[in-house]
Amino acid sequence: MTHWRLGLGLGLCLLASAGLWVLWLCAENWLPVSHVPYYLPCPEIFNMKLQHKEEKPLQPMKQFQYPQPRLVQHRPTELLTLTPWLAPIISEGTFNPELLMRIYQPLNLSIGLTVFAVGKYTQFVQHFLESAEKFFMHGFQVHYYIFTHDPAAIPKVLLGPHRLLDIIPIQGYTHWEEITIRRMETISRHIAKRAHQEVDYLFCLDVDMVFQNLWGPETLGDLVAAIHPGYFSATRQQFPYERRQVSTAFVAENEGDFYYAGAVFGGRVANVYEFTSGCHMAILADKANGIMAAWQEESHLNRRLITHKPSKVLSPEYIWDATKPLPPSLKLIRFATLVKDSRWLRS
Ligand SMILES: CC(=O)N[C@H]1[C@@H](OP(=O)(O)OP(=O)(O)OC[C@H]2O[C@@H](n3ccc(=O)[nH]c3=O)[C@H](O)[C@@H]2O)O[C@H](CO)[C@H](O)[C@@H]1O
Ligand SMILES: [Mn+2]
Repeated sequence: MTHWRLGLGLGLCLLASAGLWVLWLCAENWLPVSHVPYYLPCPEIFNMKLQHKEEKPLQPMKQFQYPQPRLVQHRPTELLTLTPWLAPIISEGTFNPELLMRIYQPLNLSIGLTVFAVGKYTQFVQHFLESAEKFFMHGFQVHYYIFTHDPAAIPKVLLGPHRLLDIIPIQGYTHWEEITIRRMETISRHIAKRAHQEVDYLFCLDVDMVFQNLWGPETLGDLVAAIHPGYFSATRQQFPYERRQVSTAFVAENEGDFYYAGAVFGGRVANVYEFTSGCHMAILADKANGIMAAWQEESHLNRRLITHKPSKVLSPEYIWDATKPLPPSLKLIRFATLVKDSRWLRS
């Protein structure tokens, strides 16, 4: 009797384990996961501190002749997307804005923006700020720095969350050339004094402008310059560089990549510091010789960008001239000049 029960028990056990085995085989085929053998990683790997070779910063480029890069090359609807030194040229369609947001937003970056409003140019501030609130760097911390001789003339504009504004009093000058050219000095001093601790990136823009479309993290880079809307199809010989050899902004006929606008530049705050200080030194040297470059700080900016290439170039979408019709190569305008009466404004 007991043998019979033992046999029955063993039989049931065998049946049950065979059933379980069949079930396991089926389940293994259904489950989408594969089984990697379990192993313990070696803890030394996580404790290793590598002594990398020190990073070597790029040196100013020495004189070297090469063909001029052309923004519009083969077809009038096609823009160059990479410079010959491999910096991306940003225009609509070259980037995915959602992807860039996913990459840059978690970094919690603070983006600075400098503008100058001296004399009658204070009248542009309201429109400039309202459009910046609508289009400039959504989803980031933004710190506006407005430099003016007359803080009381700066209108109050309602700012979104995580957006700050500082009005910084500066000396006003009677000559407009002096006002524009002094910007390099003022920005470099301002970065040294406080902006280097307050922002990660800094853009330096003209105030007589308006944002018309989104300007986002696609513009972030070490050193960023924008192609001037007036000269993107001109030859380098036609660029309005400073051509007098006595000036530190002198550019020879066979030099130059793009003609960049003085109204838009930026980058990592440390790079903008180096850039603006370098331009300021060159401006001081000219001043000592009694020279004002053809297009003031724009001439010095262009001179420096030949030897210190920008790491990112913005297409004229980022600095368009409101008086010009939109060419077939541009799909949209993000930032444009306002039509203005320069003679009256500067009087
Ligand atoms: C589109 C573009 O690339 N513009 C550049 C161009 O002419 P613009 O005609 O655009 O120069 P501008 O009169 O706008 O002056 C440049 C900026 O300096 C400030 N400002 C000027 C005069 C004044 O009385 N008060 C005042 O606040 C203001 O922020 C203005 O936006 O050449 C200038 C040369 O100096 C600058 O390089 C500009 O950036
Ligand atoms: Mn301007």
